[in-house]
Amino acid sequence: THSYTKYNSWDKIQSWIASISSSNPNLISKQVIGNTYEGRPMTILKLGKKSSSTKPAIFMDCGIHAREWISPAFCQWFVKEALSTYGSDSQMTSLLDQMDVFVLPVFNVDGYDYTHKSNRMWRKTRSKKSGSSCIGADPNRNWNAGWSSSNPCSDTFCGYSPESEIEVKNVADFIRRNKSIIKAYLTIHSYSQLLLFPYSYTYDLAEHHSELLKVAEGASAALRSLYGTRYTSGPGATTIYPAAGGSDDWAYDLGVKYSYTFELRDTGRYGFLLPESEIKPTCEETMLAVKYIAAYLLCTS
Ligand SMILES: Nc1ncc(C[C@H](C[SeH])C(=O)O)cc1Cl
Ligand SMILES: [Zn+2]
Ligand SMILES: [Zn+2]
Ligand SMILES: [Zn+2]
Repeated sequence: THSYTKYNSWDKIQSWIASISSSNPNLISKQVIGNTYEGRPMTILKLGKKSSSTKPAIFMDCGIHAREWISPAFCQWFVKEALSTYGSDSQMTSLLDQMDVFVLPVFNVDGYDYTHKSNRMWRKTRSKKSGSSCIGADPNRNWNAGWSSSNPCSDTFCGYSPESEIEVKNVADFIRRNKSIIKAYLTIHSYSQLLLFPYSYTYDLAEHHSELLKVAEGASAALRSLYGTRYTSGPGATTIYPAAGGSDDWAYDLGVKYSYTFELRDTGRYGFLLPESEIKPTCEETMLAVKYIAAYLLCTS
């Protein structure tokens, strides 16, 4: 059975999506935005008090990279916390009353399933192209943001063209369709304990650099207040490494101002193999950072 404190298989997550999305019609619904390369459904959960009028929204995806298992664990945790604390937690209640939160629990479903069944360290999609023996592209190098070509056998292969990966195209299409209401884009990764924002594809500072840094530092402080976990905030290029084709840079250039990449626990002791015993503390502290960003949006909108 599904557990919020275990790394659930895709089958368990899929049945969890079906049950959680029909558990509270006033607060949650689901929409399939397309299928993956191997035909698995990409399902977005829409959280928020049902309203006849359109509300501003936050978009959050997890599991772009298959081996970063703490990431989908956090999206599942977020959905559970949202539904269970709505009405009791004032921040969550006002968030869901005034905004919608679109949650994509597992972005790279084929890759996630592959890490459970075959290769725990797989990162990319599982797409195949005639003429190459190498499989998959890095879905965080495949966005049309400073995109340039690279080696198909690399773990960070950027794909044959921007949005060549159907998973990326499905999400990019959804965000484009909803760009007038999406105020923030959060993409959850691991590991390193970083809160990154644009740009990674250039060393140039983003137009809203100072504000993005201020919000990131506030969110990191909120996160640190629970267990003392230390995060570093900054632009991707100088804080982790320069790289093109990332989702946060693409969303920012589309006009989604508050665009952040979270790199969750840890800093290398376990890395991608973070023990299940750390799921709860990692998720609880990350909730504080996400709620900080959401509260900032509500206060400044
Ligand atoms: N725009 C970006 N933002 C964040 C990152 C870091 C993640 C960390 Se796993 C990655 O390498 O894809 C990489 C890029 Cl290209
Ligand atoms: Zn990643
Ligand atoms: Zn990472
Ligand atoms: Zn909690």
